[in-house]
Amino acid sequence: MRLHRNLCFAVIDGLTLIFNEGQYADKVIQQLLKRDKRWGSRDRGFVAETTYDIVRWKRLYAEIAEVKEPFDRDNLWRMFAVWATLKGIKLPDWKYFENTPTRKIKGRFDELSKVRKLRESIPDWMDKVGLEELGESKWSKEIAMQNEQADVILRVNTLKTTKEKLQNILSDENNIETEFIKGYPSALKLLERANVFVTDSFKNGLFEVQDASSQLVAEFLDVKPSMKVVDTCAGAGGKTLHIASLMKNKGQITAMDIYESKLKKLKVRARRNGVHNVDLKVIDSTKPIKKLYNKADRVLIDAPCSGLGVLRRNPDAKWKLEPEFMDRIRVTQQEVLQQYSRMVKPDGKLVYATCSVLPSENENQVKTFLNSESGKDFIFVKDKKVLAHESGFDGFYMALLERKK
Ligand SMILES: C[S@@+](CC[C@H](N)C(=O)[O-])C[C@H]1O[C@@H](n2cnc3c(N)ncnc32)[C@H](O)[C@@H]1O
Repeated sequence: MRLHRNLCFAVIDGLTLIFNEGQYADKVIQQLLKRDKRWGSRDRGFVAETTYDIVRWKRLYAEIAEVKEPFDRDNLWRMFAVWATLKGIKLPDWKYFENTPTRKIKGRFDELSKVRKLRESIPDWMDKVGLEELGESKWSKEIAMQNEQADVILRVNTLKTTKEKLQNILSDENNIETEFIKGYPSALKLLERANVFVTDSFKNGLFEVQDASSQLVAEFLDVKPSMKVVDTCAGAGGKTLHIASLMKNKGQITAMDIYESKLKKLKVRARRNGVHNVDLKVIDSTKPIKKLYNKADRVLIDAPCSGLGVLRRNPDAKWKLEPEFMDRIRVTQQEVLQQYSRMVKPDGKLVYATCSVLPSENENQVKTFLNSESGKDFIFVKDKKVLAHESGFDGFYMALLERKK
């Protein structure tokens, strides 16, 4: 691979914004990719993947390069040189790479890789929490997998097409080849990365991009077309849209969130997907919740969480997450379980889900709930713990509870 100066500059600019100004990596990369209209898909891929890689490996690369935060541009070029050297890419004779100690970089990599928190490039506290909660063997494998690049998975919108038809359309119109995934009825996996958002199929709402594990959640809720369903933490609606397609656009879904901006995105996506059985409700007081007490056949609580199951997609979360946030989010998780479970009607069902792999956010929350006053009306039906290193997809948790008659 040959390094191109303007692409490398874009990466360094992006890293400055992410590391020094605390901006979100996905937003920064979106902006970077708009910089030069002449960039082809390989150029864009280089900018996005290299930026994500250096974000992912920040701690390890900074240790190898012997630089400390806040990073100046020279520091970032040194980290870039570490990335290139470890990838076996020949460094051009630009001034930024003068005197790069190639052999020393490889030696330090071997040495530092003996320590998990350096090898996997994570903060000390995260390594401690993962070890305490999952144990040595599972945590080591899980965090290693969380550092791999995730596959691109589509969820077919069965309101508009079938998996077979979409597979053919993507292949014929866009040269995008996909395969089915056993056990995931609506999923198509891309054989090679591609920008699927520019296809007509996406613009016409034939699919959404959604990880395979995330696709299990709506299925777990066991919805039927005539039901009244409340999606309490709907965000931009990844799971709401899936629920709507499983309900064949019938019945009624109330999608709620504390952020109106997220529900606005859901509105746009629902229109594209041809979904018209969803009402949007901002949670700006306890009123909209209380109004729905004992009304819903199904309630989904896709709770806010650490996101420790989806680090492959959000590597900068490693550096943004803090132990204090973890403590706060566990409190919120129990609160939403206590409050939102009251919307389930007798005989109705509740799914509590997170994209975390930590028992303290998952099964322990469910146990605490079931042992509490509000939980005594519910029985535990089943749960599913999805680890990325076992499934090959995102880490997720989902529990199905049923309210007694
Ligand atoms: C895991 S995300 C939801 C993802 C979404 N369900 C999807 O499938 O795309 C959690 C959501 O909970 C929302 N949230 C945070 N605190 C909340 C609360 N107290 N009540 C309701 N929603 C909340 C966040 O704004 C966020 O959108």
